[in-house]
Amino acid sequence: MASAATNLSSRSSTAAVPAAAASRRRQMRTAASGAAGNGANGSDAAQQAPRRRSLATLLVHSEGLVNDEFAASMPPIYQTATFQQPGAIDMGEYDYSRSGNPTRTVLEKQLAILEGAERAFAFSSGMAALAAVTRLLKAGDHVVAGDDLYGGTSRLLSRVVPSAGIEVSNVDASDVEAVRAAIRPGQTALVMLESPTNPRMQICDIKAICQLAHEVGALVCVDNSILTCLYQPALDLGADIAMTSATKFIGGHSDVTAGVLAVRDKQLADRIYFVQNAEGTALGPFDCWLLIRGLKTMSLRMERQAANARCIAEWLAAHPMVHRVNYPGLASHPGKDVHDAQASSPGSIISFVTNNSDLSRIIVEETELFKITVSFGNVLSLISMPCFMSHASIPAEVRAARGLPDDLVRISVGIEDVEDLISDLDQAFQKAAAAGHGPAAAAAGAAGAVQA
Ligand SMILES: Cc1ncc(COP(=O)(O)O)c(C=O)c1O
Ligand SMILES: N[C@@H](CCSC[C@H](N)C(=O)O)C(=O)O
Repeated sequence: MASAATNLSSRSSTAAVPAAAASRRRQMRTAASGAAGNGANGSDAAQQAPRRRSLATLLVHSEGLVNDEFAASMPPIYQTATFQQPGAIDMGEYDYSRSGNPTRTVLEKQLAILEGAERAFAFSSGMAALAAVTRLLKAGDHVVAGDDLYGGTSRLLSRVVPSAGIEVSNVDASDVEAVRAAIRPGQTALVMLESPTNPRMQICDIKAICQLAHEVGALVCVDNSILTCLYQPALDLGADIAMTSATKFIGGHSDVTAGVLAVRDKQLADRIYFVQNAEGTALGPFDCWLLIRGLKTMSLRMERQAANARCIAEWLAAHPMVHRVNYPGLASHPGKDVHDAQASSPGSIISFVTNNSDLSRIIVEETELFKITVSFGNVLSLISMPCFMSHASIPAEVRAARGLPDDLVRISVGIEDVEDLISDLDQAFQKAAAAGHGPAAAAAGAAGAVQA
Protein backbone atom coordinates (compact mmCIF):
# COMPACT_ATOMS: atom_id res chain seq x y z
CA MET A 1 0.00 0.00 0.00
CA ALA A 2 2.78 2.35 1.00
CA SER A 3 4.57 1.86 -2.29
CA ALA A 4 1.39 2.47 -4.29
CA ALA A 5 0.89 5.71 -2.43
CA THR A 6 4.53 6.66 -3.05
CA ASN A 7 4.18 5.81 -6.72
CA LEU A 8 1.08 7.92 -7.01
CA SER A 9 2.58 10.91 -5.29
CA SER A 10 5.85 10.68 -7.18
CA ARG A 11 3.97 10.40 -10.44
CA SER A 12 1.99 13.48 -9.68
CA SER A 13 4.97 15.44 -8.43
CA THR A 14 7.12 14.72 -11.47
CA ALA A 15 4.46 14.58 -14.19
CA ALA A 16 1.80 16.97 -12.97
CA VAL A 17 3.12 20.15 -14.50
CA PRO A 18 3.56 18.96 -18.10
CA ALA A 19 0.27 16.97 -17.91
CA ALA A 20 -1.57 20.00 -16.61
CA ALA A 21 -0.01 22.19 -19.27
CA ALA A 22 -1.01 19.73 -22.01
CA SER A 23 -4.49 19.42 -20.60
CA ARG A 24 -4.76 23.19 -20.43
CA ARG A 25 -3.70 23.45 -24.06
CA ARG A 26 -6.38 20.89 -24.95
CA GLN A 27 -8.97 22.78 -22.95
CA MET A 28 -8.09 26.00 -24.71
CA ARG A 29 -8.18 24.33 -28.10
CA THR A 30 -11.59 22.79 -27.42
CA ALA A 31 -12.94 26.05 -26.09
CA ALA A 32 -11.62 27.89 -29.12
CA SER A 33 -13.17 25.35 -31.51
CA GLY A 34 -16.63 26.77 -30.87
CA ALA A 35 -19.71 26.09 -28.84
CA ALA A 36 -21.13 23.30 -30.92
CA GLY A 37 -17.88 21.36 -31.02
CA ASN A 38 -16.32 19.81 -34.08
CA GLY A 39 -15.52 16.17 -34.58
CA ALA A 40 -12.67 16.89 -37.00
CA ASN A 41 -9.11 17.77 -36.11
CA GLY A 42 -5.80 18.70 -37.71
CA SER A 43 -5.59 19.25 -41.46
CA ASP A 44 -8.77 17.22 -42.07
CA ALA A 45 -10.75 19.98 -40.39
CA ALA A 46 -10.79 22.13 -43.51
CA GLN A 47 -12.31 19.32 -45.60
CA GLN A 48 -14.80 17.77 -43.18
CA ALA A 49 -18.15 19.34 -42.51
CA PRO A 50 -18.36 20.26 -38.83
CA ARG A 51 -20.33 17.66 -36.90
CA ARG A 52 -22.51 19.06 -34.17
CA ARG A 53 -22.06 16.90 -31.11
CA SER A 54 -25.21 15.48 -29.63
CA LEU A 55 -26.60 16.79 -26.37
CA ALA A 56 -25.86 13.45 -24.70
CA THR A 57 -22.16 14.20 -25.27
CA LEU A 58 -22.33 17.91 -24.52
CA LEU A 59 -24.03 17.16 -21.19
CA VAL A 60 -21.10 15.07 -20.04
CA HIS A 61 -18.29 17.34 -21.20
CA SER A 62 -18.10 20.75 -19.72
CA GLU A 63 -15.28 23.03 -20.83
CA GLY A 64 -14.16 23.54 -17.25
CA LEU A 65 -12.00 26.54 -16.54
CA VAL A 66 -9.73 27.20 -19.48
CA ASN A 67 -6.99 28.72 -17.38
CA ASP A 68 -7.21 26.42 -14.36
CA GLU A 69 -3.65 26.04 -13.07
CA PHE A 70 -4.14 22.37 -12.13
CA ALA A 71 -6.48 21.34 -14.97
CA ALA A 72 -9.00 20.01 -12.45
CA SER A 73 -11.40 17.51 -14.01
CA MET A 74 -14.31 19.06 -12.14
CA PRO A 75 -14.35 22.84 -11.77
CA PRO A 76 -13.31 24.11 -8.35
CA ILE A 77 -16.03 25.58 -6.16
CA TYR A 78 -15.02 29.21 -5.86
CA GLN A 79 -16.68 29.64 -2.49
CA THR A 80 -15.89 33.30 -2.19
CA ALA A 81 -17.94 36.47 -2.16
CA THR A 82 -15.11 38.76 -3.24
CA PHE A 83 -12.06 38.71 -5.51
CA GLN A 84 -8.98 40.83 -4.94
CA GLN A 85 -8.62 43.45 -7.61
CA PRO A 86 -5.38 44.23 -9.43
CA GLY A 87 -5.78 47.90 -8.52
CA ALA A 88 -8.21 50.48 -7.22
CA ILE A 89 -9.48 51.39 -10.66
CA ASP A 90 -8.95 47.98 -12.28
CA MET A 91 -11.68 45.49 -11.44
CA GLY A 92 -10.23 42.33 -13.02
CA GLU A 93 -12.45 39.55 -14.40
CA TYR A 94 -14.42 39.05 -11.19
CA ASP A 95 -14.98 41.37 -8.25
CA TYR A 96 -18.04 40.03 -6.39
CA SER A 97 -19.90 36.72 -6.68
CA ARG A 98 -23.30 38.35 -7.06
CA SER A 99 -21.93 39.89 -10.27
CA GLY A 100 -19.94 36.88 -11.44
CA ASN A 101 -18.23 33.77 -10.12
CA PRO A 102 -15.95 31.36 -12.03
CA THR A 103 -17.90 28.24 -10.98
CA ARG A 104 -21.09 29.90 -12.20
CA THR A 105 -19.36 30.86 -15.44
CA VAL A 106 -18.52 27.20 -16.13
CA LEU A 107 -22.15 26.20 -15.56
CA GLU A 108 -23.63 29.07 -17.55
CA LYS A 109 -21.32 28.46 -20.51
CA GLN A 110 -22.28 24.80 -20.60
CA LEU A 111 -25.96 25.65 -20.31
CA ALA A 112 -25.66 28.13 -23.18
CA ILE A 113 -24.08 25.44 -25.37
CA LEU A 114 -26.81 22.93 -24.47
CA GLU A 115 -29.60 25.42 -25.12
CA GLY A 116 -28.04 26.69 -28.34
CA ALA A 117 -28.11 30.11 -26.70
CA GLU A 118 -25.98 33.23 -26.83
CA ARG A 119 -25.98 33.25 -23.05
CA ALA A 120 -27.50 31.39 -20.12
CA PHE A 121 -27.97 32.57 -16.56
CA ALA A 122 -28.17 30.50 -13.39
CA PHE A 123 -30.56 31.83 -10.76
CA SER A 124 -31.14 30.89 -7.13
CA SER A 125 -34.46 29.23 -8.05
CA GLY A 126 -36.81 28.74 -10.94
CA MET A 127 -39.05 31.42 -9.46
CA ALA A 128 -36.14 33.89 -9.31
CA ALA A 129 -35.55 33.21 -13.00
CA LEU A 130 -39.23 33.73 -13.84
CA ALA A 131 -39.38 36.88 -11.74
CA ALA A 132 -36.40 38.22 -13.71
CA VAL A 133 -38.38 37.66 -16.92
CA THR A 134 -41.23 39.76 -15.57
CA ARG A 135 -38.70 42.52 -14.75
CA LEU A 136 -38.28 43.00 -18.48
CA LEU A 137 -41.82 44.43 -18.53
CA LYS A 138 -42.98 47.95 -17.76
CA ALA A 139 -46.17 49.49 -16.44
CA GLY A 140 -48.94 49.34 -19.05
CA ASP A 141 -47.66 46.12 -20.63
CA HIS A 142 -49.89 43.10 -21.07
CA VAL A 143 -48.96 39.45 -20.56
CA VAL A 144 -50.70 36.43 -22.09
CA ALA A 145 -50.13 33.38 -19.94
CA GLY A 146 -51.32 29.81 -20.06
CA ASP A 147 -54.10 28.88 -17.64
CA ASP A 148 -52.46 25.64 -16.56
CA LEU A 149 -49.15 26.78 -15.13
CA TYR A 150 -47.17 25.79 -12.05
CA GLY A 151 -48.91 27.28 -8.97
CA GLY A 152 -45.94 29.50 -8.09
CA THR A 153 -45.91 30.99 -11.59
CA SER A 154 -49.63 31.62 -11.33
CA ARG A 155 -49.06 33.30 -7.96
CA LEU A 156 -46.28 35.50 -9.41
CA LEU A 157 -48.45 36.53 -12.34
CA SER A 158 -51.64 37.12 -10.36
CA ARG A 159 -50.31 38.64 -7.13
CA VAL A 160 -46.91 40.22 -7.79
CA VAL A 161 -46.78 41.33 -11.42
CA PRO A 162 -50.07 43.34 -11.43
CA SER A 163 -48.74 45.58 -8.65
CA ALA A 164 -46.23 46.92 -11.22
CA GLY A 165 -49.11 48.08 -13.44
CA ILE A 166 -48.94 45.07 -15.74
CA GLU A 167 -52.06 43.24 -16.82
CA VAL A 168 -52.14 39.46 -17.19
CA SER A 169 -54.65 37.39 -19.19
CA ASN A 170 -54.77 33.65 -18.63
CA VAL A 171 -55.89 31.54 -21.58
CA ASP A 172 -55.96 27.91 -22.56
CA ALA A 173 -52.64 28.01 -24.40
CA SER A 174 -53.18 24.54 -25.84
CA ASP A 175 -55.64 26.38 -28.11
CA VAL A 176 -53.65 28.57 -30.52
CA GLU A 177 -56.78 30.50 -31.46
CA ALA A 178 -57.39 31.40 -27.80
CA VAL A 179 -53.85 32.79 -27.63
CA ARG A 180 -54.38 34.74 -30.86
CA ALA A 181 -57.58 36.23 -29.45
CA ALA A 182 -55.89 37.22 -26.19
CA ILE A 183 -52.91 38.98 -27.78
CA ARG A 184 -53.31 42.77 -27.85
CA PRO A 185 -51.23 44.33 -30.63
CA GLY A 186 -49.18 47.19 -29.25
CA GLN A 187 -49.74 46.14 -25.64
CA THR A 188 -48.89 42.46 -25.26
CA ALA A 189 -45.20 42.34 -24.40
CA LEU A 190 -44.82 38.78 -23.16
CA VAL A 191 -46.36 35.36 -23.72
CA MET A 192 -45.61 32.91 -20.94
CA LEU A 193 -46.02 29.22 -21.72
CA GLU A 194 -45.37 25.79 -20.30
CA SER A 195 -45.47 22.74 -22.54
CA PRO A 196 -46.24 20.22 -21.24
CA THR A 197 -48.10 22.18 -18.60
CA ASN A 198 -47.82 21.50 -14.89
CA PRO A 199 -49.89 19.64 -13.79
CA ARG A 200 -52.32 18.71 -16.55
CA MET A 201 -49.67 17.95 -19.16
CA GLN A 202 -51.41 19.98 -21.85
CA ILE A 203 -49.44 20.67 -25.00
CA CYS A 204 -49.03 24.11 -26.55
CA ASP A 205 -47.88 24.64 -30.10
CA ILE A 206 -44.72 26.60 -29.32
CA LYS A 207 -43.83 27.44 -32.94
CA ALA A 208 -47.29 28.70 -33.82
CA ILE A 209 -47.58 30.78 -30.66
CA CYS A 210 -44.11 32.29 -31.15
CA GLN A 211 -45.13 33.33 -34.64
CA LEU A 212 -48.27 35.06 -33.32
CA ALA A 213 -46.37 36.80 -30.53
CA HIS A 214 -43.56 37.94 -32.79
CA GLU A 215 -46.03 39.50 -35.21
CA VAL A 216 -46.87 42.02 -32.47
CA GLY A 217 -43.32 42.30 -31.13
CA ALA A 218 -43.97 40.33 -27.93
CA LEU A 219 -41.40 38.08 -26.31
CA VAL A 220 -42.16 34.42 -25.63
CA CYS A 221 -40.85 32.69 -22.55
CA VAL A 222 -41.20 28.90 -22.55
CA ASP A 223 -40.96 27.20 -19.18
CA ASN A 224 -39.27 23.99 -20.26
CA SER A 225 -38.92 22.49 -16.77
CA ILE A 226 -40.76 19.23 -17.55
CA LEU A 227 -38.67 18.30 -20.61
CA THR A 228 -35.57 20.55 -20.49
CA CYS A 229 -33.56 21.39 -23.60
CA LEU A 230 -32.58 17.73 -23.84
CA TYR A 231 -36.05 16.82 -25.09
CA GLN A 232 -37.45 20.14 -26.32
CA PRO A 233 -35.29 22.80 -28.01
CA ALA A 234 -37.37 25.78 -26.96
CA LEU A 235 -35.11 28.38 -28.60
CA ASP A 236 -35.06 26.49 -31.91
CA LEU A 237 -38.86 26.44 -31.80
CA GLY A 238 -38.83 30.23 -31.66
CA ALA A 239 -38.91 31.06 -27.95
CA ASP A 240 -37.01 34.19 -27.00
CA ILE A 241 -36.37 32.92 -23.49
CA ALA A 242 -36.03 29.28 -22.47
CA MET A 243 -36.65 28.94 -18.76
CA THR A 244 -35.94 25.81 -16.72
CA SER A 245 -36.37 25.06 -13.04
CA ALA A 246 -33.03 23.34 -12.54
CA THR A 247 -34.36 22.13 -9.19
CA LYS A 248 -35.95 19.36 -11.24
CA PHE A 249 -34.10 17.32 -13.87
CA ILE A 250 -30.83 19.25 -14.07
CA GLY A 251 -30.14 18.78 -10.37
CA GLY A 252 -31.93 15.44 -10.46
CA HIS A 253 -31.69 14.63 -6.76
CA SER A 254 -33.90 17.26 -5.04
CA ASP A 255 -30.85 18.67 -3.28
CA VAL A 256 -30.64 22.09 -4.90
CA THR A 257 -33.08 24.84 -5.92
CA ALA A 258 -32.03 26.68 -9.05
CA GLY A 259 -33.38 28.21 -12.25
CA VAL A 260 -32.01 28.90 -15.71
CA LEU A 261 -32.78 31.46 -18.39
CA ALA A 262 -31.25 31.03 -21.85
CA VAL A 263 -31.49 33.56 -24.67
CA ARG A 264 -30.14 34.11 -28.17
CA ASP A 265 -30.47 37.86 -28.43
CA LYS A 266 -27.45 39.69 -27.03
CA GLN A 267 -29.38 42.78 -25.97
CA LEU A 268 -31.91 40.62 -24.14
CA ALA A 269 -29.02 38.80 -22.47
CA ASP A 270 -27.57 42.12 -21.33
CA ARG A 271 -30.93 43.14 -19.84
CA ILE A 272 -31.28 39.85 -17.99
CA TYR A 273 -27.74 40.10 -16.65
CA PHE A 274 -28.49 43.62 -15.44
CA VAL A 275 -31.62 42.46 -13.57
CA GLN A 276 -29.87 39.43 -12.10
CA ASN A 277 -26.99 41.50 -10.78
CA ALA A 278 -29.16 44.41 -9.65
CA GLU A 279 -31.51 42.14 -7.71
CA GLY A 280 -28.91 39.64 -6.48
CA THR A 281 -30.67 36.49 -7.63
CA ALA A 282 -27.73 34.53 -9.05
CA LEU A 283 -26.99 30.97 -7.97
CA GLY A 284 -24.27 30.36 -5.37
CA PRO A 285 -21.05 28.51 -6.26
CA PHE A 286 -21.75 25.22 -4.49
CA ASP A 287 -25.21 24.95 -6.06
CA CYS A 288 -23.63 25.69 -9.46
CA TRP A 289 -21.22 22.86 -8.86
CA LEU A 290 -24.08 20.50 -7.99
CA LEU A 291 -25.77 21.38 -11.27
CA ILE A 292 -22.55 20.85 -13.25
CA ARG A 293 -22.43 17.40 -11.69
CA GLY A 294 -26.13 16.82 -12.33
CA LEU A 295 -25.78 17.61 -16.03
CA LYS A 296 -23.36 14.74 -16.51
CA THR A 297 -25.96 12.07 -15.72
CA MET A 298 -29.00 13.97 -16.94
CA SER A 299 -29.50 12.16 -20.24
CA LEU A 300 -29.15 8.73 -18.62
CA ARG A 301 -31.53 9.63 -15.83
CA MET A 302 -34.11 11.22 -18.08
CA GLU A 303 -34.00 8.38 -20.58
CA ARG A 304 -34.64 5.77 -17.89
CA GLN A 305 -37.30 7.94 -16.25
CA ALA A 306 -39.14 8.39 -19.55
CA ALA A 307 -38.96 4.67 -20.37
CA ASN A 308 -40.41 3.85 -16.94
CA ALA A 309 -43.05 6.55 -17.30
CA ARG A 310 -44.28 5.16 -20.59
CA CYS A 311 -44.93 1.75 -18.98
CA ILE A 312 -46.63 3.32 -15.98
CA ALA A 313 -48.82 5.59 -18.12
CA GLU A 314 -50.00 2.58 -20.12
CA TRP A 315 -50.66 0.63 -16.93
CA LEU A 316 -52.65 3.52 -15.44
CA ALA A 317 -54.60 4.04 -18.67
CA ALA A 318 -55.76 0.41 -18.54
CA HIS A 319 -56.73 0.57 -14.85
CA PRO A 320 -60.49 0.50 -14.18
CA MET A 321 -60.20 2.94 -11.27
CA VAL A 322 -58.42 5.59 -13.34
CA HIS A 323 -60.70 7.89 -15.25
CA ARG A 324 -58.14 9.69 -17.41
CA VAL A 325 -54.36 9.79 -17.80
CA ASN A 326 -52.52 12.92 -18.97
CA TYR A 327 -49.28 11.87 -20.64
CA PRO A 328 -48.21 13.02 -24.11
CA GLY A 329 -46.73 9.60 -24.88
CA LEU A 330 -50.22 8.05 -24.97
CA ALA A 331 -52.06 7.89 -28.29
CA SER A 332 -55.13 9.21 -26.46
CA HIS A 333 -53.44 12.52 -25.57
CA PRO A 334 -55.12 15.29 -27.60
CA GLY A 335 -51.82 17.16 -28.01
CA LYS A 336 -49.73 14.15 -29.03
CA ASP A 337 -49.15 15.20 -32.66
CA VAL A 338 -48.07 18.71 -31.71
CA HIS A 339 -45.90 17.31 -28.94
CA ASP A 340 -44.22 14.79 -31.23
CA ALA A 341 -43.44 17.57 -33.70
CA GLN A 342 -41.70 19.75 -31.12
CA ALA A 343 -40.25 17.34 -28.56
CA SER A 344 -38.25 14.14 -28.76
CA SER A 345 -39.72 12.40 -25.69
CA PRO A 346 -42.90 12.55 -23.62
CA GLY A 347 -40.78 12.79 -20.47
CA SER A 348 -41.54 11.28 -17.11
CA ILE A 349 -44.32 13.33 -15.55
CA ILE A 350 -47.82 11.85 -15.60
CA SER A 351 -51.04 13.07 -14.06
CA PHE A 352 -54.33 11.23 -13.74
CA VAL A 353 -57.80 11.63 -12.31
CA THR A 354 -59.94 9.11 -10.49
CA ASN A 355 -62.97 11.40 -10.12
CA ASN A 356 -62.85 10.86 -6.38
CA SER A 357 -60.54 12.87 -4.10
CA ASP A 358 -60.75 10.31 -1.27
CA LEU A 359 -59.70 7.54 -3.64
CA SER A 360 -56.84 9.67 -4.99
CA ARG A 361 -55.70 10.45 -1.47
CA ILE A 362 -55.58 6.78 -0.51
CA ILE A 363 -53.51 5.96 -3.59
CA VAL A 364 -51.08 8.80 -2.86
CA GLU A 365 -50.76 7.92 0.82
CA GLU A 366 -50.52 4.16 0.38
CA THR A 367 -47.70 4.11 -2.15
CA GLU A 368 -44.37 3.32 -0.57
CA LEU A 369 -41.74 3.83 -3.27
CA PHE A 370 -43.45 6.97 -4.58
CA LYS A 371 -42.67 9.63 -1.97
CA ILE A 372 -45.29 12.26 -1.20
CA THR A 373 -43.41 15.42 -2.11
CA VAL A 374 -43.75 18.46 -4.30
CA SER A 375 -41.34 18.95 -7.18
CA PHE A 376 -40.33 16.45 -9.87
CA GLY A 377 -37.33 15.16 -11.78
CA ASN A 378 -35.76 13.41 -8.81
CA VAL A 379 -34.17 9.98 -9.35
CA LEU A 380 -36.73 8.82 -6.77
CA SER A 381 -40.34 8.48 -7.83
CA LEU A 382 -42.63 11.14 -6.35
CA ILE A 383 -46.39 11.45 -6.00
CA SER A 384 -48.56 14.42 -5.17
CA MET A 385 -52.02 15.94 -5.22
CA PRO A 386 -51.32 19.28 -6.94
CA CYS A 387 -54.43 21.08 -5.64
CA PHE A 388 -53.26 20.56 -2.06
CA MET A 389 -49.53 20.83 -2.68
CA SER A 390 -47.76 22.51 -5.62
CA HIS A 391 -50.87 24.40 -6.78
CA ALA A 392 -52.41 25.15 -3.37
CA SER A 393 -51.54 28.85 -3.80
CA ILE A 394 -54.13 29.13 -6.60
CA PRO A 395 -57.49 29.95 -4.99
CA ALA A 396 -59.91 27.00 -5.07
CA GLU A 397 -62.44 28.86 -7.21
CA VAL A 398 -59.76 29.75 -9.79
CA ARG A 399 -58.58 26.14 -9.88
CA ALA A 400 -62.15 25.01 -10.41
CA ALA A 401 -62.74 27.57 -13.16
CA ARG A 402 -59.57 26.41 -14.91
CA GLY A 403 -60.65 22.77 -14.69
CA LEU A 404 -57.99 21.70 -12.21
CA PRO A 405 -59.75 19.05 -10.12
CA ASP A 406 -58.97 18.16 -6.50
CA ASP A 407 -58.67 14.46 -7.32
CA LEU A 408 -55.80 15.03 -9.77
CA VAL A 409 -52.73 12.96 -8.89
CA ARG A 410 -49.32 13.82 -10.36
CA ILE A 411 -46.44 11.42 -10.43
CA SER A 412 -42.82 12.02 -11.27
CA VAL A 413 -41.32 8.73 -12.33
CA GLY A 414 -37.85 7.91 -11.08
CA ILE A 415 -35.15 5.48 -12.14
CA GLU A 416 -36.23 2.52 -9.99
CA ASP A 417 -37.13 -0.86 -11.48
CA VAL A 418 -40.40 -0.23 -13.30
CA GLU A 419 -41.96 -3.52 -12.18
CA ASP A 420 -41.40 -2.48 -8.58
CA LEU A 421 -43.04 0.86 -9.28
CA ILE A 422 -46.08 -0.72 -10.93
CA SER A 423 -46.41 -3.25 -8.14
CA ASP A 424 -46.26 -0.39 -5.62
CA LEU A 425 -49.05 1.47 -7.42
CA ASP A 426 -51.01 -1.75 -7.72
CA GLN A 427 -50.95 -2.44 -3.98
CA ALA A 428 -52.04 1.16 -3.32
CA PHE A 429 -54.99 0.81 -5.73
CA GLN A 430 -55.89 -2.49 -4.05
CA LYS A 431 -55.95 -0.79 -0.66
CA ALA A 432 -58.21 1.90 -2.11
CA ALA A 433 -60.50 -0.82 -3.47
CA ALA A 434 -60.55 -2.54 -0.07
CA ALA A 435 -61.60 0.78 1.44
CA GLY A 436 -64.70 0.76 -0.75
CA HIS A 437 -63.36 2.60 -3.80
CA GLY A 438 -63.28 -0.40 -6.15
CA PRO A 439 -63.84 -0.20 -9.93
CA ALA A 440 -67.65 -0.25 -9.60
CA ALA A 441 -67.61 2.64 -7.12
CA ALA A 442 -65.13 4.54 -9.28
CA ALA A 443 -67.33 4.06 -12.34
CA ALA A 444 -70.39 5.27 -10.40
CA GLY A 445 -68.43 8.32 -9.21
CA ALA A 446 -67.43 9.06 -12.78
CA ALA A 447 -70.99 9.94 -13.80
CA GLY A 448 -71.22 13.71 -13.88
CA ALA A 449 -67.68 14.25 -12.61
CA VAL A 450 -65.48 17.09 -13.89
CA GLN A 451 -62.72 16.01 -16.29
CA ALA A 452 -59.12 17.15 -15.85
C1 LIG B 1 -43.05 24.22 -14.26
C2 LIG B 1 -42.33 24.92 -13.13
N1 LIG B 1 -41.77 26.12 -13.36
C3 LIG B 1 -41.13 26.78 -12.39
C4 LIG B 1 -41.02 26.26 -11.11
C5 LIG B 1 -40.31 27.06 -10.09
O1 LIG B 1 -39.06 26.49 -9.84
P1 LIG B 1 -38.32 26.52 -8.44
O2 LIG B 1 -39.07 25.64 -7.49
O3 LIG B 1 -36.97 26.03 -8.78
O4 LIG B 1 -38.34 27.92 -7.97
C6 LIG B 1 -41.60 25.03 -10.82
C7 LIG B 1 -41.53 24.41 -9.49
O5 LIG B 1 -41.33 24.97 -8.48
C8 LIG B 1 -42.27 24.34 -11.85
O6 LIG B 1 -42.87 23.19 -11.65
N1 LIG C 1 -44.71 25.52 -1.12
C1 LIG C 1 -44.15 25.74 -2.44
C2 LIG C 1 -44.64 24.69 -3.37
C3 LIG C 1 -43.56 24.23 -4.27
S1 LIG C 1 -44.14 23.22 -5.60
C4 LIG C 1 -42.70 22.75 -6.45
C5 LIG C 1 -42.86 22.24 -7.85
N2 LIG C 1 -42.85 23.27 -8.81
C6 LIG C 1 -44.03 21.37 -8.13
O1 LIG C 1 -44.74 21.61 -9.10
O2 LIG C 1 -44.22 20.39 -7.41
C7 LIG C 1 -44.59 27.09 -2.92
O3 LIG C 1 -45.52 27.67 -2.35
O4 LIG C 1 -44.00 27.63 -3.84
